[in-house]
Amino acid sequence: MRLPPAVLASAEEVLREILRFTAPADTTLSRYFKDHPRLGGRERGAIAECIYAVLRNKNFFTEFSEPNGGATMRRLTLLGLADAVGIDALPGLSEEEVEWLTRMRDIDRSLLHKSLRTNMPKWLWEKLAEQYGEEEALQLADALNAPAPLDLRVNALKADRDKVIEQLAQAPIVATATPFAPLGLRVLKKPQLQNLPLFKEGAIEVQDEGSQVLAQILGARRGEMVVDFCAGAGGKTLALGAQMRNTGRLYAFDVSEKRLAKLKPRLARSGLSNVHPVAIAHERDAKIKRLTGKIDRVLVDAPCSGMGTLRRNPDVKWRQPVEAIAEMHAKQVSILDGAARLVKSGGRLVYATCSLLNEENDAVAEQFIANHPDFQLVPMSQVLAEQKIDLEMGDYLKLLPHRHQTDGFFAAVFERKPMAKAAPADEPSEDEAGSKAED
Ligand SMILES: C[S@@+](CC[C@H](N)C(=O)[O-])C[C@H]1O[C@@H](n2cnc3c(N)ncnc32)[C@H](O)[C@@H]1O
Repeated sequence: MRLPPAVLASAEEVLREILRFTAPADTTLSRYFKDHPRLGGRERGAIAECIYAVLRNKNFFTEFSEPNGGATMRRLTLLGLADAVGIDALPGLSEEEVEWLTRMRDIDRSLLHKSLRTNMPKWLWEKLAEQYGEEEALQLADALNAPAPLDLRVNALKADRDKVIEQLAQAPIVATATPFAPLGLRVLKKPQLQNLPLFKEGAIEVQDEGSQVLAQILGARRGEMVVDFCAGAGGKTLALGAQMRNTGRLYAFDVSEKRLAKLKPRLARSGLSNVHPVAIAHERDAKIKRLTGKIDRVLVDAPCSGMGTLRRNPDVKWRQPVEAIAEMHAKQVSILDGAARLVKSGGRLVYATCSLLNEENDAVAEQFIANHPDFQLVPMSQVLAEQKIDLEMGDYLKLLPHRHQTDGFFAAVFERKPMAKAAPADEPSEDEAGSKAED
C-alpha cells in the first residue's frame, strides 16, 4: 500500500532539522510527532525508519544525491523512505526517480570505497581499523549500520522466562531466549509493547542483551549494599535490584535529575523497594562520603561516546568530534576514581561503557589499576564462569555486534584487596595497650 504524499513532505521536513545535529535524533523526532498528532502509526513508523536509514547510510546516500538542481534533501528522503518501506510504497515519483532508486538499491556495497561502505566519519573509521584490523572493522561497521533487534529482560521477581515466551506468543509476538543473558528475550519484529499486560505489570523491560550481561557481571547478591553510580534512567538498576531479590540496599546515583526521574515509573512497575535514587552534583559529592569503604559492589556504567550503540543511535557518530573522546577519557577516569572510594575491602567495582574505542575502555582500566595498587583486576573469564555466562573472554568483557549480536560493550572488574593485617609490632606495654583500648 502506498504512503500518503504528505508523509514525504513530513519526512523531508524533519530530516532537514535532524541533519543540523543540534539535538539527538530521537528527541527531535518525538517532538515532531508531538507537534503533528494527525500522523498515524504507519506514517510515523515510515518517517522514523527513513530518518534512521539516512543517518546510517549518510555518506553513501549523500554521494549519490548531489543535486541536479538543489533537491538533495528530497533525494535523501526518497532514499531513506525506499530503504524503510520499499520503492513501490512511495507516492508521486517521477519515472527518473524510480529508475534512480532502483539503480541505487542494486549497487553492490561491498565494492564501494570504504568511506561509502562504512558510513562513518573519517576519524572513527581510522580508529576502528587501527584497533580491530581493517577486515574485522568492516564487519563491525556493517553490523553497526544494520538495525538492532528488540531485546527484553524478564523481571525474575514477577515472571519466568519460559512462561513469558508462551504469554507473548498469544499476543502474538515471537520471542526466543537470548544466548548469554539468562533472563533475556529477543523479539525479531518491533511490536508495540506498552499496552501489553506483561509490560504494564513490570514482568518485562526493554534492554539490550549486552546491557543485561553488564548488570549480571556485577554479581550483586541478596542483602548487599550496592551502588549503581551512573544509573541514568535505571536500565541496569532494575536488573540489579531484581538480582538482589529486592533485598539489601541499592543506591542509584546520577548527576542528571531528569534521567533519574525517568527511573521512578519503571521502579513502580518493577515492584522493587530496595532502590534509593540520589541525585549527586559530581563524583566527589559530599553526599556520598558517608558510604566510603562500605559498599559491597559498585557499578560505574560511565558516560561515553556511545559508539557501541550505533545500531540504535546512528546520529551519535555524526554529532561528536574526535576531540570528544579524549574529554570522555578524562571524565571516565575521574568518575571511576570517585566511585572506587566507596568499595569496601574485598568488594567489587565494575567499570563499563557502551563504547568500542580503546581510549574509553582498556586505557581507562589500565590507568585505574596503575593508580590503585589497593585494587586487583579480576579476569573476565573468571567473572563469567562465576555467573555461568557462556562467553569466551580474556581480562575484559568486549561485546561486539558482529560477533555477539548485542550492542558494543566493554567491562572490567576490579576487587579491592582485603585489608592487609598490620604486621605485629613490638608487644605494647600494659599501659599502652590500656590506653589503646580506651580510644
Ligand atoms: C551510560 S549512561 C548510564 C545508563 C544507565 N546505567 C542505564 O543502564 O540505563 C551514563 C550516565 O552517567 C551520568 N553521569 C555523567 N557524569 C556523572 C558523574 N560525574 N557522576 C555520576 N553520574 C554521571 C549521565 O548523566 C548518564 O546518565
